[in-house]
Amino acid sequence: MPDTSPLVEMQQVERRFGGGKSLFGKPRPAVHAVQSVSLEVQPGETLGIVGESGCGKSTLARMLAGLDSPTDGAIHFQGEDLAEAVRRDFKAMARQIQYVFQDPISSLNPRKTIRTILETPLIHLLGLKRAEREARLAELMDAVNLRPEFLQRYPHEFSGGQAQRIGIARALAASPKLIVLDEPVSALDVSVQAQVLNLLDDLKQRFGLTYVFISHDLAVVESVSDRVAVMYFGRLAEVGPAKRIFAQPAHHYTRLLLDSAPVPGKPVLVPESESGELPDPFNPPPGCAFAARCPAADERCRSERPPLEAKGAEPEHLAACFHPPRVGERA
Ligand SMILES: Nc1ncnc2c1ncn2[C@@H]1O[C@H](COP(=O)(O)OP(=O)(O)OP(=O)(O)O)[C@@H](O)[C@H]1O
Repeated sequence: MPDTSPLVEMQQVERRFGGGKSLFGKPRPAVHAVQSVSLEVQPGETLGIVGESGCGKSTLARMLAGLDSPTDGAIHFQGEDLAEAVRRDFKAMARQIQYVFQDPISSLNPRKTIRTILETPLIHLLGLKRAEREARLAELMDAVNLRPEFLQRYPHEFSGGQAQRIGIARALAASPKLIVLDEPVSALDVSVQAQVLNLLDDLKQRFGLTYVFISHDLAVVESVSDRVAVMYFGRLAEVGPAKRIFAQPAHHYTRLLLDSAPVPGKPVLVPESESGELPDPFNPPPGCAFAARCPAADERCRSERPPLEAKGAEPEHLAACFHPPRVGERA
């Protein structure tokens, strides 16, 4: 029977920053960057995580890649506690999970050649000998469509798109299972974005990869994702199959994102009642965090937090909303 267990399982994951007491014993406020996130990543899928700036996407991404740990809850990778596995053997985990950063040029060390940048994981994570490294370097450059002579150059000699290909090659170097892509095309021109997205898709098929793809750009998330998680103010507002979420959002925040996303020929229009500010992260509201911006909010939404649960006929489509938008309500 095929193994259907998730590659990653997040259970009630929380990440707070700050808190505790100051030197003088005064309580310090805490930011709840990620709260009560339970989510799975299935092998071979692309899970898109979308939301506005500050909603906790990067914090979640860093925890998924083992670069940061939850303050509460747990993340399991292939059934094993990720934070513990990283503590025990960081290199073993880095062979399985890799991270691609948003800003391609500044994520590469300016004083190192591309050869050195790509050789580092081959030496430190895989322990490859010189001849094996040469072969692997050639494979990696070929996989990301870069000429082998580029290995002698420095990061500043590349365009943003080429630099991101190098960032992707570095992530691929140790043949990981999961790649966490944190806004991988946001810093690139639109014409270059499509090339990098096509390359990512090609690599995913060729090497049987699993992606977690973080973005604030809905069009990009729609084009790459099998499933989508929509985050608002550190929590999941909605999770489900990408096609379903984009055709029939079950949370008013997702609907707002879809309606205000720039679509060719459609002006960006965010209704005034919905364009309010994010809540205060030091003092989160007791009910739904989106209530102050939501056209459907009532007293219950302001005082009680809606649970993330199945809405409608699709059991995998979950939303945290007491009054989900009706079918066709998307403008
Ligand atoms: N190291 C930190 N110390 C204190 N607060 C932090 C830290 N990292 C993130 N935060 C706070 O946690 C919240 C979530 O931030 P995060 O960067 O994860 O959001 P994001 O959705 O990725 O935003 P962006 O797209 O702007 O990066 C924000 O309020 C942010 O200020």
